Amino acid sequence: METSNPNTSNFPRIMVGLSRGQEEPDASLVAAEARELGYDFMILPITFPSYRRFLFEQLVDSVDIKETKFMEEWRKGQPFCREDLVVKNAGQVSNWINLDSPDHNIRINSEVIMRQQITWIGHVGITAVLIPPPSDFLMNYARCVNNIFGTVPYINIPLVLEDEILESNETVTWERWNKFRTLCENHVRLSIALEVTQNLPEDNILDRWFAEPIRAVILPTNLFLSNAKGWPVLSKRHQAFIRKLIKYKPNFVIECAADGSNHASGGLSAYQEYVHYLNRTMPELTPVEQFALGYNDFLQSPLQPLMDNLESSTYEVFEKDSTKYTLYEKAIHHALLDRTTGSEEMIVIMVVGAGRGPLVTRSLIAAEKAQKRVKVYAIEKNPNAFVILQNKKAEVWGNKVTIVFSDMRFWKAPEKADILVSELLGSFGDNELSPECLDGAQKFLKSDGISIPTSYTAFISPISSSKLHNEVAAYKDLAHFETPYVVMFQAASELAKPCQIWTFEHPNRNMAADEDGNPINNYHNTRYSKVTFNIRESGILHGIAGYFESILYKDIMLSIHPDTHSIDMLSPETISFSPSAIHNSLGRSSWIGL
Ligand SMILES: C[S@@+](CC[C@H](N)C(=O)[O-])C[C@H]1O[C@@H](n2cnc3c(N)ncnc32)[C@H](O)[C@@H]1O
Repeated sequence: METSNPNTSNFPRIMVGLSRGQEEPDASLVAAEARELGYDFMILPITFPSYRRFLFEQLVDSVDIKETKFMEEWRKGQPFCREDLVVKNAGQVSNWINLDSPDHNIRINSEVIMRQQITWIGHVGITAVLIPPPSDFLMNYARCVNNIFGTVPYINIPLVLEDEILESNETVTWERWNKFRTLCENHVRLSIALEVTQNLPEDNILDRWFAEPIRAVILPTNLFLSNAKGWPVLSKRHQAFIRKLIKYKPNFVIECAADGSNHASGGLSAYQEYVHYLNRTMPELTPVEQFALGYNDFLQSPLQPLMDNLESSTYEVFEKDSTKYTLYEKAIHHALLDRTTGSEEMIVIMVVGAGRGPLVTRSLIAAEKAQKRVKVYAIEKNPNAFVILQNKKAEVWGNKVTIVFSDMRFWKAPEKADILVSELLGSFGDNELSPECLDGAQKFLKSDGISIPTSYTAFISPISSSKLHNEVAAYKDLAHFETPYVVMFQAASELAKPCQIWTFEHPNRNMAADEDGNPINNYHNTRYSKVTFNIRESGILHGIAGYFESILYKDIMLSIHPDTHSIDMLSPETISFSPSAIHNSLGRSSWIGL
C-alpha cells in the first residue's frame, strides 16, 4: 500500500511496518488500522499471551496438577484452538518463551510451544517470524532454532537484538549474536531484527552490524524526539544511522511504546511518514550507482580476458564506466602534450587489447584536444570484438586507425609506439595478467615511450561479511572457498584499513629478454608480501578484500581503494576465502577467503 507522500529520491522505496508489541490485539482490526495509517505491513504476536492458561483450564479441573498435566498433554502435540491464535496469517513468537531457562521443564515446554508457533506460521505461508533476544546462556535456544530450520522449510527467522545491543555493552550483544549464529551453523534463514536504542555507540562499533544480515530495523516510538510542533523526529545521529541502514534495504518496524503514549502531533502515521521522508531525501543515486544496484554483494567469477574471449555484453558493462575512460582520455592528452616530434612526424599510439574500441575513440579525442597528429593502432586478439573494430574503422575512424588482429605478445609491429595504452587490470591489479601481456608488448614501445598505465599497486584488507560467506558456503565445497571472486561490497565491514602489498611498473626495462625483446621467463613478476593489520574490535574475518590504485600517467590515478576511489567509477573490489572468505568487484575489485 502506498504512503501519502510520493517518493522524490530515486532511491528504492523502503517498507515500514507497525508493531503493537505483545498486547492482545484483534488481528483484523490492527491490520485495518495499520493500512489506514499508511503502514506496509504489521507485526503481531502469533498467539494470545494468555492462551496457555486458556487451554489449560480446558484440560483439567484440579488446580494443583494443572501445570504438569497441561504440559504433559501439550507435549503430546495438541493442536492450537483457533481462538488461541492472533495470527491467522502473520507473526512474532511469544516473548515469554524461555529456552535459556535453568529450569529443565520450562526449557522443554518453551521448545514445544515455540516449535508449534513457528510451524503454524510456516503452515499459513508467512515467510518471517521474529524470535526474542537470547540471554548469555543461549546454547539450548540456538540448538532449538537450528532444529526448527531443519523441519520448517522457507521460514526466515530474524532474531530480535534489542536495547543493550547498541549501548556501551554492544560488544557483548554482538558476541552473543555471533555465538548464536555459529551454533545455528550460519543458517542463511537466520537474520537480525535490530532494535535501535537511544544511545548509539561509536561509528566503528556500529559499522560491524553492516556486515550482518539485518532483515528488520525496529524503531520504538519513544526513540523519537518532538520537534517544535510536537511531531516525532529523530536526532541527527539517529538520522545518519538510519540513512546508512536504508542502503541495506531492511524492513523498518515502528514499535508502539509499551505505555501507549505517542507524540503530541501527527498520530501513529507520523512515524512511518518520517521514515519514508528519510528515504525520500537520501542522496540521489548517480546513473552508475543505479546501474550497480543489481550487482551489490553479487559473487562473480573473475574474468580471464587472456584465456577467454569476452562477450559483447561484458564490453558493454566496461563501456558504461565513463569515469574510467575520461581518466584515460586525460592521461593520453597529457602524454601527447609532453611528446615532442618533428613537424611532419605523427605520434604513434598503440591501444593493446582494444576490445570494441572505446580507448581508440578516446585517443582520437585526446589528440584533437592536444592538437597533435596521431596514428593509432588497435590490437585485439578476440575475433568477435575484432568484427566490431572493423565496423568502427569502416564507419567512424577511417584511415586514422589501423586495426590488427593479434595477440599483443607475438605481434611483429611495423613501427614503434610513442604511447602504449592498455586496460588489462583486474580488480586486484595484476590478476588478469596485465604484466605478462605488457611484458610481451613493450618491445614495440620506443625506448623513451610512455605506457598508460605507468604502474599499479595492489592493496588488501580483512573483511567481515556473513552474507558473502554464506553464499560461498552454500556450494558446500572447498573449491569455492579457495576461489577469488569479484564483488561490489555492500553487506561487508572492513576490519582494518587496507595495506599496500606490491606494485608493477611499465615498461619494465629491467626485465630479462631475448634478442627480440620477449621476456625469457616470468620470474620478474613474482611478488611476496607480509602485512600486519591492527584490528580494534572483535569480529569475524570472512575474507580478504583486494583493491588497486593505478597511476595512468603522472598524477592521473585510477583507483578502487576505498580511501582514494575514483569518483563515480563503477569498479568493484576483489575478495578471497579460505575455507570461509571472499573477493569483491564488478570489473575491477576482488575478494578472497580464509
Ligand atoms: C578488460 S578488456 C578491455 C577492452 C577495452 N580496452 C575496453 O576498455 O573496453 C581487455 C581486452 O584485452 C584483450 N586482450 C587480453 N589479452 C590480450 C593479448 N595478449 N593480446 C591482445 N588482446 C588481448 C581482451 O580480449 C579484451 O578485449
